[in-house]
Amino acid sequence: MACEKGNKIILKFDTEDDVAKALAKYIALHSGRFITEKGSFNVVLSGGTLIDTMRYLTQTPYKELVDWSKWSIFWLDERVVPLDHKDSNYKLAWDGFLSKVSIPEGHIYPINDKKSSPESAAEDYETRHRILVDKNILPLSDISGFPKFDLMLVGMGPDGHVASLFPNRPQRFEKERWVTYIKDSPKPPPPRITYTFPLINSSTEIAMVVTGAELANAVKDVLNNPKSNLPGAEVSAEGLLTWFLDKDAASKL
Ligand SMILES: O=C(O)[C@H](O)[C@@H](O)[C@H](O)[C@H](O)COP(=O)(O)O
Repeated sequence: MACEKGNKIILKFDTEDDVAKALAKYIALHSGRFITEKGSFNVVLSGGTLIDTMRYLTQTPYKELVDWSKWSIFWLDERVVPLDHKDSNYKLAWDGFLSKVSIPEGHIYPINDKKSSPESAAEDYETRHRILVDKNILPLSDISGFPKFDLMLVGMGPDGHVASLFPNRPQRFEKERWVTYIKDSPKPPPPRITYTFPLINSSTEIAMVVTGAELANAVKDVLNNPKSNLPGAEVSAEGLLTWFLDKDAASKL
């Protein structure tokens, strides 16, 4: 079932497995669309359950149909730990997705794990994005002047956080930086870097992928309360924001 609101569409499915199947189809369709239009597909991944929900992409028919050679991968947020640490979003994505498809190694942009402080890791990640803009690998949005990704895949926590932009933390109000940091994330581990809202909201397409009954209250507040103060309510896309919900997450709508 779908309902449209402005440049937002809300898709509700019976089960998490139905969400996973629809998500794979949606990502593959956008991959084809962007590669036809511009010759490349810049994708931003989150941590959490998202990577598992992307599982059908690594299977037939998508594994064979998608032109992985044109993909580039970035991270919406990352924990400041070594890339082979169990808490690393890069490791999560590598184990569950990237190791199973053939995206060129040079198109995968994890954080620099030699930077041991969140400040220096965020500064380094932003600088590397500025270099990609200078090389015309990443375009800038004509509207915001921030880098414009083709597709961001975003999860949400039960407290309404997205990326590592939490309620009651100042990072959600950042207006200038592309990448910022947090030393005291309420969701462990505490040191993280994260894209900021002006960067997130410059994306052409955003998929909010939210499943499970523990998300029902946050989903209700973000989607049904026009005065919601949760970070999830601040997400918008320059093109279309598509919500993928299972029955449990949508149960209070
Ligand atoms: O590094 C992280 O912790 C994530 O990027 C984070 O923002 C995640 O997307 C949400 O917490 C949703 O997580 P779940 O999908 O596990 O609910």
